[in-house]
Amino acid sequence: MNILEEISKRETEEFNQRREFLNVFKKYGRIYPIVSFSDALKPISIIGEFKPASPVKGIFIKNPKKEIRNFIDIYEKIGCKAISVLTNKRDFNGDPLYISYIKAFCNLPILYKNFILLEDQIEEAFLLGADCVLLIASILKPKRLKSLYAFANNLGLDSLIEIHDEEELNVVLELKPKIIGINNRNLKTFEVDINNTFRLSKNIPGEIKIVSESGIKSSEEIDKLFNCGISGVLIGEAMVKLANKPGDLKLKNFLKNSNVQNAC
Ligand SMILES: O=P(O)(O)OC[C@@H](O)[C@@H](O)c1c[nH]c2ccccc12
Repeated sequence: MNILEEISKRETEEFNQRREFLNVFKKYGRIYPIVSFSDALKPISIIGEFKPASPVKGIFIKNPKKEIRNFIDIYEKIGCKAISVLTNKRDFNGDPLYISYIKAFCNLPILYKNFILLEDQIEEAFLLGADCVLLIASILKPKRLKSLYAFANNLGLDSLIEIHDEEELNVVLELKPKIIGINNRNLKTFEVDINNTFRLSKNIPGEIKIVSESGIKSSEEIDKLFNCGISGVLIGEAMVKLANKPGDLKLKNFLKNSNVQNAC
């Protein structure tokens, strides 16, 4: 089993342990109206990720529950157009409930970031107030990917379908999705290469919005990505680091120095 399969398996176990809460959530239904995630992706939008930890780099945010409000307020202030929330507990120190915390004070569309293998996980995302779910092509057989995509669509949720190579891209193109996420990080080896976005985006038809994910650290990189037709960039670690030091000059310059603002 590779790392990705191990994390996905653990997430399913974790989900099964909290499954009873799904019935409680179902009883109350979804409170918040859906905000379109795909509409927020206008060249070029920054998706700020609330990422308390990573399995490779360890802890980024010591007390995520206490700090979540502060972080999201800063993400909004520096111009993020959407929020991504890690909801996997064991490996990323996330929590599905962070989705509803954020929804209570922030109007930006929210992505439920997790290792989804089951329809019930999508239902949890929907009931907690998420507007989009992540579907990772490399952990799903093409048939499962198709049915989970249809399930999310039926609930009115957008899906960010994540790919890492040509083979996955060919499977995903058959679904004619609204949004494709190109992961610059190989989730099997954790190696990062931003050129993956340049390489794969060439074969994606113009009507599909592209999000470049992982390893993005500078305004120069953001500019380059936007110049090659990318609609959004998803930034985790670098965004957390910027928000951790609000006095840091870098924070102010991060979006200012890039052409992002002109493009919006
Ligand atoms: O922190 P980074 O390098 O900016 O990466 C963010 C995001 O792309 C990454 O967290 C991610 C991409 N795909 C995932 C799937 C599951 C968990 C996490 C991820």
